[in-house]
Amino acid sequence: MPITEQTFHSSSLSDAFLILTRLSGVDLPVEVSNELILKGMDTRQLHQHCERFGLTCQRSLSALGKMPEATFPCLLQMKGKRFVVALAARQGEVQVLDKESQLLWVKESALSERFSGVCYSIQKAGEPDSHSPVTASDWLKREVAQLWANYAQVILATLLINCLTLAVPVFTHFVFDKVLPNYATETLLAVTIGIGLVILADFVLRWLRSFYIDDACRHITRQAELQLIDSLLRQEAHQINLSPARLAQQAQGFSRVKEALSSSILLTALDIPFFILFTAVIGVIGGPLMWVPIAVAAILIPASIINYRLTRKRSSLATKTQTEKNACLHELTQGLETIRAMGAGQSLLSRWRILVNSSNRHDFSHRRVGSVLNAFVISASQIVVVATLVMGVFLIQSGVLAPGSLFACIILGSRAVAPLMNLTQLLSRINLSRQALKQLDPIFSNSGFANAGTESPDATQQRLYHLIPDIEFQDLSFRYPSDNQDTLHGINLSISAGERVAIVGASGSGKTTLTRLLSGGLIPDSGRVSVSGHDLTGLNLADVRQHLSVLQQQPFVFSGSVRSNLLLGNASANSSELDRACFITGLDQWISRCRKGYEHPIDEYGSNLSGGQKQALCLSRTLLHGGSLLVLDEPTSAMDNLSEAQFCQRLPDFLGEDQTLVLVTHRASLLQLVDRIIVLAHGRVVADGARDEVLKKMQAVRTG
Ligand SMILES: Nc1ncnc2c1ncn2[C@@H]1O[C@H](COP(=O)(O)OP(=O)(O)OP(=O)(O)O)[C@@H](O)[C@H]1O
Repeated sequence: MPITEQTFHSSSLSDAFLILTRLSGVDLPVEVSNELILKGMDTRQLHQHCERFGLTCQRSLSALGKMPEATFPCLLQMKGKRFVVALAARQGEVQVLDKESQLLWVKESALSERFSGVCYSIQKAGEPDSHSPVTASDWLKREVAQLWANYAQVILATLLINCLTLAVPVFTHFVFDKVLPNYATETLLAVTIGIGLVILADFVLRWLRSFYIDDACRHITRQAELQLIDSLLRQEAHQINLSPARLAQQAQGFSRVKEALSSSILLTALDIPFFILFTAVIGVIGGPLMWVPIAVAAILIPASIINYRLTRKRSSLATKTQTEKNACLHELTQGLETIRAMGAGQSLLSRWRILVNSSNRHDFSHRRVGSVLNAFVISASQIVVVATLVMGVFLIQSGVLAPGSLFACIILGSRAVAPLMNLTQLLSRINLSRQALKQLDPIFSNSGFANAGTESPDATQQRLYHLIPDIEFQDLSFRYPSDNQDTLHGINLSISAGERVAIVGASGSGKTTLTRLLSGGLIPDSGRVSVSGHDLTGLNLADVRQHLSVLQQQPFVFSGSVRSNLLLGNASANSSELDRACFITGLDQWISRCRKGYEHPIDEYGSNLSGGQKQALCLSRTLLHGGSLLVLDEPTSAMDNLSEAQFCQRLPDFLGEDQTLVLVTHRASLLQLVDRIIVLAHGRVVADGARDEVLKKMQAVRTG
């Protein structure tokens, strides 16, 4: 039967979106569903709605058969602006819905005839749950628990491998004591085939065991790396208290955890209990020879524990100094030009030297403690062989032991103490992993798990689907944790929807801080910030940011292309919207000179752009985001006079009637864009009124 529209169901974007959200278990408010059904939506609104409801929306271009598993569930855009909800794919088939919303597998070839090649992958954005862990170790325990099947197989394989290990000493014992005295070559052939099969089984089990461990480790590492970034993205600026260098160090910490979970270490840990098995077998075969491995273990185990305790504190100091070194290195690479220009190379070098000396001191003192034990550990296996041999000779002389049994006991003794020899290493790796996990706790505990003040939707946070861009600051005070006095005191201001307001004042008067409080990046110590009549602290910030476009004072450009930077806040902007935003800021003139236009490549931190270009790019990006509340912090500080004049001329046409503009500036020329000026001094509002009146007052203060 040919697959037609009757078998798989295509619908408008809004209908497909509603179906997909229902299937994903996202409850949309009735009024939103009704509005979507009545008004429909375009792909740009799709991104906005997804963000609102805690979903991620990723647009991609791909042939049907080449979509990775992670793409599903998704909306497939068909020709003629129809959409199909696709839930999964398997060999040559895609799972879609029919008209009755029943699941159905259809051939890719049937869909691909009408598939436009564009697909929107829609997924829940790492939703927090009430059982979520609040520390990195809790998180790790949960992940490991989820992989219990892998670890159960590893334990079973370890049990079998250790039992099979007994076969070689038994074989040795048999050959020496039974085959050799009688020259029984036929028997030798039979037992050799038997031991060959045992060795083969041992090989397969070991290989399977490594496979299961590596598989679990790969899963945990992947989750850990995703979790790290997800946790960071969920945090508000006021919650992040990390320097980039420290963060990089902590991210590296995951590699220690990975190491601890990887084959060598885990297998050592699993092999330790089999010391008892091997020693017991020695007891059966060689009687008193079992005391040799027991004596070695009686020295090795306490010594390893003492070494672990001694090195624990030292290694934490070593990690701390390493973090400081990384921070210094990061600053040095970022500020290399300034260091050269200031001729400050020598002073930086001496700072670096102090750090290197201190790091070496901690590092080597912690190694020195372990080196004595490591030397003993290496001697331990030799001690076992020599002591067993010497004792064995006496036992053979007294007729209680056969030579074959002695050889078997030597092999078993070495095997019994082998995992104990790695005990020091195991404990030190566990220690490093614990430290790494502890360092990650601030990220995990403040992340979306805890949820307060985060970007992801939370039942306690009020959703805001429509925002009237009016703002109110009531008795607002704020102090940075590192400061000893308030940056802002008793601010009372209200800005109505559609107002154009400038905030001016001397450097350090608190203008930027006020805008950061407005965007939810900082939380007031007292008083409140209200947007659209709601206290900002009770609102879901992701909702607020749908309507809030903020240009930061320090423009930040990401590596990629001009287009990828512009689309950062509005992934579905079309080319005329791009052109318009770039025209307002004057970026269009530079883009027209670039051979690749919007695809012009951008290096890390935008290092291949001029200061003015970076600013214009960030400004265009902010305008393109399209919020009804526009906050621009020094939007033209790096622009030339002509570009600034053009921007002032073009911006009013761009702004909607109800769009509120809050402009932070030192430039008098920008004040033509506003009707009202608020003057801050030392964190207080000292003047607030119509532009011309405030300017007159300021002039009078200056001249008078
Ligand atoms: N992250 C921070 N931690 C501690 N103090 C800070 C921080 N950011 C700013 N400050 C302090 O807060 C005060 C106000 O800074 P803010 O950036 O708001 O001033 P501003 O009026 O925007 O200055 P400018 O016009 O120079 O940009 C300053 O004294 C500054 O030193």
